Amino acid sequence: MIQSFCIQASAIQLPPINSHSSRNATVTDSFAIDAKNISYSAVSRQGKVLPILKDCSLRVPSGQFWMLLGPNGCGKSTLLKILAGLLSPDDGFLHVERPRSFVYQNPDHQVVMPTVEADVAFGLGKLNLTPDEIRTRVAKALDAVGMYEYLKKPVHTLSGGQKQRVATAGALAEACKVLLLDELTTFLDETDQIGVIKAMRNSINTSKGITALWVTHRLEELEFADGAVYMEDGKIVRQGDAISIRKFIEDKLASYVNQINL
Ligand SMILES: Nc1ncnc2c1ncn2[C@@H]1O[C@H](COP(=O)(O)OP(=O)(O)OP(=O)(O)O)[C@@H](O)[C@H]1O
Repeated sequence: MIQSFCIQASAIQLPPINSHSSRNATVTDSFAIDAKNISYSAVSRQGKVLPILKDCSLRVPSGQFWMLLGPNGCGKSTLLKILAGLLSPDDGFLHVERPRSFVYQNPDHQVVMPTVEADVAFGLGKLNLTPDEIRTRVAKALDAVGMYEYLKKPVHTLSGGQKQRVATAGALAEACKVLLLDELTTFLDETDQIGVIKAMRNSINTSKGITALWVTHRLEELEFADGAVYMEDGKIVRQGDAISIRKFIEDKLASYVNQINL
């Protein structure tokens, strides 16, 4: 059953969102992630209030793979943690389909069991499944991320990218509807980066109704996305299909380079 949680129901009007259907996506009216006017502040050790997110609204259609981009420190991880329920916003309205899962940048923080099979099965303990059901789910999830042949392998023998895929398989095995993925490719070499992102794209394509939001700094990864959100200084500046967001960011970078070359 899809569950949702509302932090504060409100009748706030959403700003128009520049969202188009894309090559891999179907047009949909339903949003797995729907956030309106989210604000979040932290408090410094000196007791000063530090606004981090300012009036952020975004929508991600169900069944799509979206990316969240922006300069260092603009608030991407904070927003992702709010969508995952790891932080509570100060204000706004939030709907995220459940179950949802947050996958961390460093796979060593969440790949905890000695073998691949045991690790993917780890989160299933709470679901009251038979051993056969667990085996089937683990096999299907590992297959979706291209890691089935590693089923019996010790986790410590895997590369960083393979561990990321195992961590993602854990979320898929739990039948998560929404995956929130925080810079999974940051510490990976090029082969592992491509492997992880292709595995994610494949999981979205082959699953029914999984939605993913992927934080990244790499513009080239937009090639795999249906849509994207661009942030600056705690605000959402633009959102829409991946091609137009890539062009928007490239134009911004070009204009910046022109300015410093003057
Ligand atoms: N608990 C906190 N206390 C003080 N400042 C914080 C706290 N959490 C986040 N910040 C600040 O808020 C801003 C946004 O942080 P966040 O990690 O969300 O940015 P980001 O876009 O994910 O950055 P990066 O791309 O470098 O990972 C940063 O300036 C960060 O230092």
